Amino acid sequence: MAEYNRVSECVGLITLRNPPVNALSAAVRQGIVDTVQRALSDPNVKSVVICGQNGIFCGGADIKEFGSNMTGPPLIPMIHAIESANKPVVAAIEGSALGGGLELALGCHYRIAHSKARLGLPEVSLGLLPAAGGSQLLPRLIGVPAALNLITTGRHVTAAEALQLGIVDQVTDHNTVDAAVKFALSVAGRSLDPRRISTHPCPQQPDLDAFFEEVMQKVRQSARGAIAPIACVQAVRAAATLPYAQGMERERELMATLFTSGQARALQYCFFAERAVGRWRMPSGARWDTSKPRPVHKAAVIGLGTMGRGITVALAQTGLSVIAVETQEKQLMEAKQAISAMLERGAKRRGVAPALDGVIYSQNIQAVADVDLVIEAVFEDIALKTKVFQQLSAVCKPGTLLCTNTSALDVDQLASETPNPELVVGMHFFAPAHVMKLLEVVYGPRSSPQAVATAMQLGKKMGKASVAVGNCRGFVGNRMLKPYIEEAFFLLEEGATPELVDQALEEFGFPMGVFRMSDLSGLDVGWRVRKGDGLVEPGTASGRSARIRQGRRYSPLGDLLCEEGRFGQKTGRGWYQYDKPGSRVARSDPWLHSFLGAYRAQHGLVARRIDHQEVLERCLYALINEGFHILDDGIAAGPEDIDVIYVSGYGWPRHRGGPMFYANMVGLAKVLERLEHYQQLHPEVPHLQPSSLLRRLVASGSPPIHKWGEAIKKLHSQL
Ligand SMILES: CCC/C=C/C(=O)SCCNC(=O)CCNC(=O)[C@H](O)C(C)(C)COP(=O)([O-])OP(=O)([O-])OC[C@H]1O[C@@H](n2cnc3c(N)ncnc32)[C@H](O)[C@@H]1OP(=O)([O-])[O-]
Repeated sequence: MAEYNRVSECVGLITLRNPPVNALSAAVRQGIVDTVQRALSDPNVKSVVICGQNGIFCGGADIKEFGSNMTGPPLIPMIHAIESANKPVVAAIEGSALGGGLELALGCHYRIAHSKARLGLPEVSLGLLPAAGGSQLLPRLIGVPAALNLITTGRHVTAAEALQLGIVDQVTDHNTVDAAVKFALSVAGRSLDPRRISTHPCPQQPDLDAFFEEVMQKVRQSARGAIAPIACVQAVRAAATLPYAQGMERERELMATLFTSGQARALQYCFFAERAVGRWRMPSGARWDTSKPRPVHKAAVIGLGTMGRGITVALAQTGLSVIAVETQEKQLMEAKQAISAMLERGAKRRGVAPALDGVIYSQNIQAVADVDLVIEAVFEDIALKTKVFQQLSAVCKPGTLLCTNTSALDVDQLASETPNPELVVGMHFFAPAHVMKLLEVVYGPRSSPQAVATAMQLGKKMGKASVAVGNCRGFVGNRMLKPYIEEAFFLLEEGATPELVDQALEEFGFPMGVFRMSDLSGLDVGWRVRKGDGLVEPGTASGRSARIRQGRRYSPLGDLLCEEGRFGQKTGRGWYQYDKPGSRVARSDPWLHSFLGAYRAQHGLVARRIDHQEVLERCLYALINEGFHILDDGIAAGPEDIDVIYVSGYGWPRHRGGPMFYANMVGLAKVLERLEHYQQLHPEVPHLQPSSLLRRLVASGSPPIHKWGEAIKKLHSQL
């Protein structure tokens, strides 16, 4: 709702009240309509100020209303009524003015912002466009190129940038409402015609057709199949070429297509899923709201390889003091240089001073004696990590949280090497750790809720999408990746090429297909793991039996490439060829195609035609099937956790919502049917055997994804 007061005798002050972000729900819209009417009809009121309670102007339309029958007054006539008012209306912007919130402010005649405020039109990230006039008003106000940048990326700008662009008229460091009231008094009685943005012509853009063609090409490329950015460009083009009323009509048509699209549903699901994972819970019943995190003022990182360096930067950027330990002197000096350079680059980008003094370097593990939390990032070797954990237990003050950045080792086994296993959790970062959004916080059966709460809070401070997951081989992300990669290898054996598989996955929306990704991260990484698992054998054997290991189908293709020294980009050869070692442009490699031919001949395999649909079904449904196993095992608390992991850490296209959301969209019965089909064809592949949870969900009528939690609980209680 909206509250109305008269202040300074002749200013009508309208305050939006809808915690936490004053979203424009039906009640708020009704409140604005009523209070604006009241202010305009009061002869004592000379001007009007609109603000939001609790230091936030408005977070935009109420996203929760989108899935329902929308009632209440519509936004557009409400904004038009404000713009055509005969008394000046000033928006007092504190906190955020986003989406419909900024469109409301654009309908006002003036905008005053607090210096810490953020403004933007982020609808594109929800699969929409700014369809309460934003796509038509912003280009008229700040010009086509700047408006396109904001609308197609959805980025939030600071008050300073908003002032520079001309979105706001004044920025204040003081009380924004007071400043806006003062401003409103000063402009009372002035002509409002020049302040009505909808009446402005759009600033001329030279060579309009060529300009939009180029923009559209760039946007299409970065959108990777998302439709909203394209519609945003089309809407801004309408602003640049049509009179306002016709532009509004075009905006409405484009929005109508987006509003009911699967992509909008997926993106809005991601918005809520990212918030839901913060409300973590453990199978023991421990939860986010009953577990208090310990304060962390000082942290340490052990091991300054690639991961340790990135983690040090991520910690230092949150303002923590960090002890960075590396026992090898040469490594330590190199790490210091690299970390300082990363901190400087990051600080320059954010326009702040680099936190160089926040990091103390040491060769001695004793230096971590008084820290609150340690993140161990030494080489992935259980004996080495065990030794480090034993040393840390002896050195650290009582109560220090011990975290391991392992990506594959058993967190519980490491915990058992310490006298206080309840203080041990995994913090699985993704490379580069200061850039990648995802953090898996891995709890073992003995990790305390307080330890999980502390790691989750630290993750949030570092700006990560932190997801609490149980302890198992590969945790959630890598465990699901394994069947996905194995299916890709099997497809090569059966007749596909790396190019075909990658193209299918990239057209689906992944930034890189599985083979280009493998070349980037290095084929030797998986080779080392498979060797450790006793799967790698000399490549001389032939026939079907040579492709069965430990009772299941196995493809040695990756091992054979490694034996040839083809480790990917770093050696200039992998699944593709590169101009030189370290170069990034993948080119098709005739050697690989003849190698695949010879391999098939050696093993009596006959290549067949494989289409994109089969690539997608086999790779993605195998990955999704593992996701159902993970839910059934209680390793992830819900489908949102899996989806956030995949969208923020594994390149799953956000506009497809994550693997579990995708399965829900495709239809659980269809996913089950295709898995059964492929399982019949490949009985020696256990990961194609449909998970019992998937079968049970289908048998119980395929409930929608937001009801899976209840269904899983019910299905478990029936066992
Ligand atoms: C014709 C239509 C044209 C217009 C279209 C639009 O405007 S589209 C909209 C365009 N606007 C946007 O895209 C802005 C979306 N919002 C944001 O970017 C951020 O929330 C923020 C920057 C406003 C505040 O960040 P922060 O870190 O301080 O807080 P937080 O993020 O943790 O959120 C706190 C709680 O508020 C909830 N909630 C938030 N916004 C909305 C909403 N609009 N609605 C409903 N709920 C919303 C959020 O779910 C969470 O609930 P929970 O989990 O506690 O139950």
